Amino acid sequence: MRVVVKVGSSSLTTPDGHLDPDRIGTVVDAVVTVRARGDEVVLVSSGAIAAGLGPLGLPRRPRDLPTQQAAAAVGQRALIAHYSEAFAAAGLVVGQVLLTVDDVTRRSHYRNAHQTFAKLLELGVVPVVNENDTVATSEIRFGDNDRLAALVAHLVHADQLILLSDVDGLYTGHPDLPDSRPIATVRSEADLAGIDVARVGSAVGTGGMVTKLDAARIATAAGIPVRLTSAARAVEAVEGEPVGTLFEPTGKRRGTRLLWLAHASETRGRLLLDAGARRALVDRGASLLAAGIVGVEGDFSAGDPVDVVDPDGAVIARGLVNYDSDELPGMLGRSTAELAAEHGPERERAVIHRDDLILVS
Ligand SMILES: Nc1ncnc2c1ncn2[C@@H]1O[C@H](COP(=O)(O)OP(=O)(O)O)[C@@H](O)[C@H]1O
Ligand SMILES: N[C@@H](CCC(=O)OP(=O)(O)O)C(=O)O
Repeated sequence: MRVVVKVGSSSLTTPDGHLDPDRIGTVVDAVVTVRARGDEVVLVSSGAIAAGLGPLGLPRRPRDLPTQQAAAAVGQRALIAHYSEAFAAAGLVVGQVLLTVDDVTRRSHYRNAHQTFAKLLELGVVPVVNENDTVATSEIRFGDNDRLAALVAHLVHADQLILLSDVDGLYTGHPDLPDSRPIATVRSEADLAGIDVARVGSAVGTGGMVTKLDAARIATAAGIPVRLTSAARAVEAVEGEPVGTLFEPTGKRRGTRLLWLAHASETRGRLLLDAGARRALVDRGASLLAAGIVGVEGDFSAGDPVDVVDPDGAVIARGLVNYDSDELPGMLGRSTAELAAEHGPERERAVIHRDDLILVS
């Protein structure tokens, strides 16, 4: 059994921007509980930015990216030092894994990250994961660790994802409102209809409940059950107690590293297809060639995620494009052979290779 436990900033830090040893202690206890019964665990921990506020004398979470990055550089060090010490007391060794979006998306990075996790777990290490905030730019940032945790759960082939927050589960509306009721089980998207998840979260967290539901959708669609509860109930959650909200799996594990792409909130552009290209992609699982593209929208670089749009205007797929947006207009409608004859073999590549494409409708 392999478990991914994710804990949010608000559950680890005090309002004045320092780590809270008692609250971290509960999370450490939960991880130790999993290990003590012989199971494997990966901890995805937020809190770098929040833990950097106090040492830097910042009164609140900064809005600008450079200050967030500086705070993360300071706070991540404190966070990992604290975990190292706390886990050492239980005889466990900690390994720090800082990931960027690329690491769970681009093929070679993905494989590399998968192998690193496999080796760390084999060696009995507790991987402590966070986004590599100090190098991530706004365009290529998860920003919240909920979706990152879901993608890590998929990457390590986890059997369960546990999301720990400052709230003890999903409610029908904001938990501060008197009419809001807790929800014990979510079996499908239909169970989420009518639930109000205001984007606002705690003062130090990001995304609120919206990103937790995104994470739950990503993981459950890949066959991984998700339990959402408060960090205070972390031990009960790993022991399988029915605390908080359980999101049941809705799909089967998909072998694709592109799972994230179907759920990515931002793409960098759009490729408009003719009817033949639509058929090739949908019916034959083919790569997307320049010959079937009739329009290009947006400003993107090779490797960026783009929407693939059919003649009716529906987004039918997403993919990682192999060319910059300014290279493509001169290629549209042309066959691969023509392009290669004119520009050389580097234009022989498909616009989106089938391995870099995921159908979304
Ligand atoms: N329907 C809802 N059910 C539960 N919590 C909600 C809901 N809508 C908004 N929230 C807010 O989401 C917050 C959790 O998000 P966030 O602060 O980002 O946590 P974390 O730091 O743990 O990732 C809760 O404290 C709660 O105020
Ligand atoms: N990587 C960031 C996490 C951002 C964040 O606040 O996430 P979360 O608290 O999980 O909503 C950090 O460590 O500060």
